[in-house]
Amino acid sequence: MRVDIISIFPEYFAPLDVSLVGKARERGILEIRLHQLRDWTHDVHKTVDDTPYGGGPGMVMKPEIWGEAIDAVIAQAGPAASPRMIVPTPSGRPFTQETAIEYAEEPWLLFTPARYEGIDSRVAAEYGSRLRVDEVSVGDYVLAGGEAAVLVIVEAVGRLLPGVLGNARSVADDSFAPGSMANLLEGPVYTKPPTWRGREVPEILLSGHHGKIARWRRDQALRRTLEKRPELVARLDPAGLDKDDRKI
Ligand SMILES: COc1cccc(COC(=O)c2cn[nH]c2)c1
Repeated sequence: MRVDIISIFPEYFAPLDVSLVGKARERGILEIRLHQLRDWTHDVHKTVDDTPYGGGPGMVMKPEIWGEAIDAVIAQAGPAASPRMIVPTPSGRPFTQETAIEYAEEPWLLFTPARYEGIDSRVAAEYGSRLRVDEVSVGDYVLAGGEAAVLVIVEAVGRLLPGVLGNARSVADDSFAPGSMANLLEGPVYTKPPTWRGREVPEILLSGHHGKIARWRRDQALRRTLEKRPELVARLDPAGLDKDDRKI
């Protein structure tokens, strides 16, 4: 997978050199190219923003600069004829595990994180006629810029790419993963020592009864979901809950 990111703060993406995403890059599973938006300005101050038409607070990012930058990046046609363009914004479609799975299938993603009050809306309109342009939100709050959202999306997508997570780890067991974990939060996890500061690990987990353990884990997930995200419980498919029960 090829990922292009255009930003006025390319240094913001240094964290993508470490951990899982860093290893995926070293192994050629993921190729990330960073671009400084200001390289496409033509004035001495390298201006990328201006006052909003219609008045109001803050500044809006100018369409010309973004247009030249995006044109330059998509002209470097890579694994696909054109990339899927992703614009992180509070006014976007919610980014979920389902979206991450969908993006993990894409050969080429182009991220255009905005600063200020956003990018002139004509940019999404201009490219929406040529590319798939997704305006996505990583949460109902406002960041100073889309860069942090890009880090979140790249990590959520990168960990799904084949070979990135150790074989021992199946993404099928993730919270929100489609199938039996859909709309369920993962329950509590434990490791050695069996007793820590007088606190024991739940006995069932040491029992070796895989069917009972699976049921206990699902019940814990249900309990946690009910407590933390009751609105998800309404969406549960009761039939799906027993799907993974191994016959005892
Ligand atoms: C494109 O327009 C804007 C406007 C304002 C801020 C931003 C940065 O993104 C976010 O704040 C965000 C993304 N998901 N949840 C919050 C983009």
